[in-house]
Amino acid sequence: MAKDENLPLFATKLAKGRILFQFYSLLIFVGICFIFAYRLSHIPAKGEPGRWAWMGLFFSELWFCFYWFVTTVVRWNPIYRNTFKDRLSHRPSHIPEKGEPGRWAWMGLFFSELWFCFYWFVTTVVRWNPIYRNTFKVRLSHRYEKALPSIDIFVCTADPVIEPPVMVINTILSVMAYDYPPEKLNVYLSDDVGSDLTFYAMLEASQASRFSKIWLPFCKKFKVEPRSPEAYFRTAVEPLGEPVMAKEWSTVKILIDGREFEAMDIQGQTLPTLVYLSREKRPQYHHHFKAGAMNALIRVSSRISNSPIILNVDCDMYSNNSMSIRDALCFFMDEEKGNEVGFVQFPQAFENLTKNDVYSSSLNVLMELEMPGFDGNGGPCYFGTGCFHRRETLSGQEYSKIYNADWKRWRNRSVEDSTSVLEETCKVLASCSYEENTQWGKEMGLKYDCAVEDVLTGIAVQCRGWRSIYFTPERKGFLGLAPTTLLQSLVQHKRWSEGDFHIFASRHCPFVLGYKKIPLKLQLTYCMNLLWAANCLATLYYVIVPSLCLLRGISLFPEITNSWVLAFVFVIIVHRAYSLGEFVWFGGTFKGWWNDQRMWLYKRTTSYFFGFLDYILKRLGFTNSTFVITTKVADDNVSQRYEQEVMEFGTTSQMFTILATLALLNAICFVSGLKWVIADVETLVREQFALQILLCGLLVFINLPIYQGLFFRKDVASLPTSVTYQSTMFALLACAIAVY
Ligand SMILES: O=c1ccn([C@@H]2O[C@H](COP(=O)(O)OP(=O)(O)O[C@H]3O[C@H](CO)[C@@H](O)[C@H](O)[C@H]3O)[C@@H](O)[C@H]2O)c(=O)[nH]1
Ligand SMILES: [Mn+2]
Repeated sequence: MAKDENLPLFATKLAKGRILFQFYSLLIFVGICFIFAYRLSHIPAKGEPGRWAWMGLFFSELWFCFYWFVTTVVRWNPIYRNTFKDRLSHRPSHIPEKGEPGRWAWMGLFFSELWFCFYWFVTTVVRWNPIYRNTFKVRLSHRYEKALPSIDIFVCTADPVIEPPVMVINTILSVMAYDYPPEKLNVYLSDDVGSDLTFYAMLEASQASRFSKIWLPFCKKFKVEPRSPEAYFRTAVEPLGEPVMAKEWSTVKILIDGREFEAMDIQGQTLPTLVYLSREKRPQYHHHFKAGAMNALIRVSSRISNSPIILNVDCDMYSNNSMSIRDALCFFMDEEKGNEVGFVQFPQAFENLTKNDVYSSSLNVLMELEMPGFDGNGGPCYFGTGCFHRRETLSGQEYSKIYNADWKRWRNRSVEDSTSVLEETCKVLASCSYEENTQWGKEMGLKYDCAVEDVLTGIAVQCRGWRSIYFTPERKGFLGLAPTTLLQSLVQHKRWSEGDFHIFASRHCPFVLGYKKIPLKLQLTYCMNLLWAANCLATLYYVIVPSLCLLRGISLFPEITNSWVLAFVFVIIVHRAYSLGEFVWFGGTFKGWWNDQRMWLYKRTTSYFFGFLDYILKRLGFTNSTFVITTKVADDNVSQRYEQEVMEFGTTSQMFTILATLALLNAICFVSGLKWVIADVETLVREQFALQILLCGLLVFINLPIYQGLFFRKDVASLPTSVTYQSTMFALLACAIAVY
C-alpha cells in the first residue's frame, strides 16, 4: 500500500515509428523544393501562351508552401526560413512582365501549392509526436474509493423531431448506469425547446415505469455493456404527434433527488439524481444555442449538486463504457500531475458507420492519430462531447501553481433546501434575463457567438494555464450518430469550418491569445482545424484553373519528358501513399480511403467555401450565426441507401450545384484534353499537357458518383433536374469564357 501511493495514476507513452514519419517528411520536403525550383526556373517567357495561367499556378503553390513552411520552421530547421526568404527575394526577377499571358494563372498555382505545402507542414506538426495514455483504475480505487468526488453529467437536446426522445433517454440511462457510487452521480438534461415529449419520456425513465430502478441494478449485477436500453424504449415511447415548442418560461424539475429516502432502486441502492431543465426563451434575448444551454446547466447544477467534475455529452452520445468516470479521475486525481488537468477529452466514435464509410464520417485518423498528436504538442482541443471538465475551469479560473483540488470540500451537498424551493431558485438561474450584463458567455462558462463554442472554450481554458488530456480507452467511451446523407455531412463541416475560421480570425486566435501561454507547436497544431475553411481557395483554384487552361491550350506543368516532372509525381505519390497507409492502419479499407479522398475534395469545394463566405458575410454584418442541428433520424429509404453506400442527393442545394458544376467542367476539359492526345500529331503538344490531363482525369474519376446522380440514376435520391440544368449552364459558361 505504501509503495502503491507513490505510483502515478496514469502513464504516457510515445508513438512508435516516428523515425519513419520523419523520414517521410524529409522526402516530401525535398520534393516540394523541386517543384518550386521548377516553377521558378520555367516561367513562360513574355509572349508565350500560358504565361498567365502558369503564374496563377505558381501563386497557388506559393500559398500551399507558405502554410507548410511556417510550421516546418518550428520543428526542424531555421534554414528553411532562410531558403524561403532567398527564394522570395529571387522570385521577382522571374515573374513574367505585366500583360503576358499565363502570368496570373502561374502565380495563382504557385500560391495554391505554397498553401498546400504550409498545410501539409501543419499536419506534419500534428503527427510529429502523438502520445497514448492508459490509466490505473485499481490504484485509484485503492487510494480514493471512499473519497471519490461527485460528478455532474450534462446532456443537451434541442429538437424532439430530429433528436428523438427515445435516443435522448437512452443516453440518459446509459450515463446513470456508470460504475460509480450512485449517490455521487447527478444527471442533467437540458431541453432547448421544452418538448413535452422529451419531458414525459424522462418521467417515464425515472418514475412512471420506475425503469431506472430496475435497469440500473440489472446492469450492475450482470455487468451489462453498453448500458443503454435502446430496444426497451423503442417500444415504450411512441411519438405523440406534434411536440410542444418553445416555452416562454423556464422549467427545472428534479425528477429523482438522490438525497431523498425514496430514491432507491429495487435492491435498495441509491439512485443518481436526475434533473430536467428547459431554459426560458424570448425573442428579444439570444439563447446562444448549445453554449447557452451548457451555461444554464452550469448555474443550475451549482445550486443542486455543485460537483467538482462535469461530464458533457451530446444527446446522441451514449456511454459505451461504464468505467469512463474512473478513467477520467485517474488523470484529475493523480497526485503529481492531476492538479493542472483542466479537462479530459474522450474521442468521438460512431455506431452507425458503414464498411467503406461513404461520407468519411468515421473521423478515425483525426481521433486516433491527430488528437494524440495534439496531446503530444500540448493538449487536445475540447470538441463538445465526451469531455470531463474541472468545474473551476468553466468558471473562468486561471491555473496557478499553488492550486490544489480539495475533493472533500465538494463532497457534502451544499444545498439543504427542499426540492421545491430548490427548483424555484433554479428557475431564476435559467431565465433568459439572468445573463444580462454578466460575464457569462465571455469569461464565464462556454463562450458565445461562435459556431464551435467547444473549440473556442477549450483554447481559452488552455490559455488560462490548464492542461488538457486526451484519452482513448480500448473499449470506446462514447458512441454517437454520424450524419447519414451527403448534405448533412457537408452542412456539419460548414458549421465547423466556419466556426474554426472565426476563431482563427478573432482575438482568440491561438497565436494571439495563446502567445506565451501555450507552446508554439500547439498553436501551429490548432491551425490544422482552424484553417480548414481557408483551404477552399487553393483547392478551388487547383480543380478549376489547370483544367480550363487545358481547354485553352495553356500548359502549366512540366512536359512529361522533362525531369522536373519527377518532383510533382514524387510528391503526389509519396504523399498519397502515406495517407493511404495511415488510413488503413487506423482500420479503414481501400475503398474507404478513396471515399475519404472524395469527401476531402467535396468538403473543400463546398463546406469550407461556404464556411469561408459565411464568415465574411457575418463579419460584414449581413448574416447572423446559426446552429444547424445534425439530424439523428432518417426514414427507411434513406437509411437503406446509406447502408448500401449509395450517395444521397435528392434535394436542391447550392452545394450540389457547385459539386456538379465542377464535375461537368472537368469532364468537358478532360474530353478536350483527350482530343489533344488523339488528334494532335505533334508529340510536343501531347507531352506538354500530360500532367494537366492526368489531374483532370483524376478529378473526373473521383466525381463518378456525381455523373451517375446527374444522368444515370433515376431514383429519388439522384440529383434533381434543376441542379443538372444549372450546373450544365455554369460549366459551359466557364468553358466559353476560358476559350474566348
Ligand atoms: O441550439 C442548440 C443546438 C444544439 N444543441 C445540442 O448540441 C449538441 C450537438 O449538436 P449536433 O447537431 O449533434 O452537432 P454536431 O455537429 O454533431 O456536434 C459537434 O459540433 C458541435 C459544435 O459545432 C459541438 O457542440 C458538439 O458537441 C459536437 O459533437 C446536441 O446534443 C444538440 O441537442 C443544443 O442544445 N441547443
Ligand atoms: Mn452530433
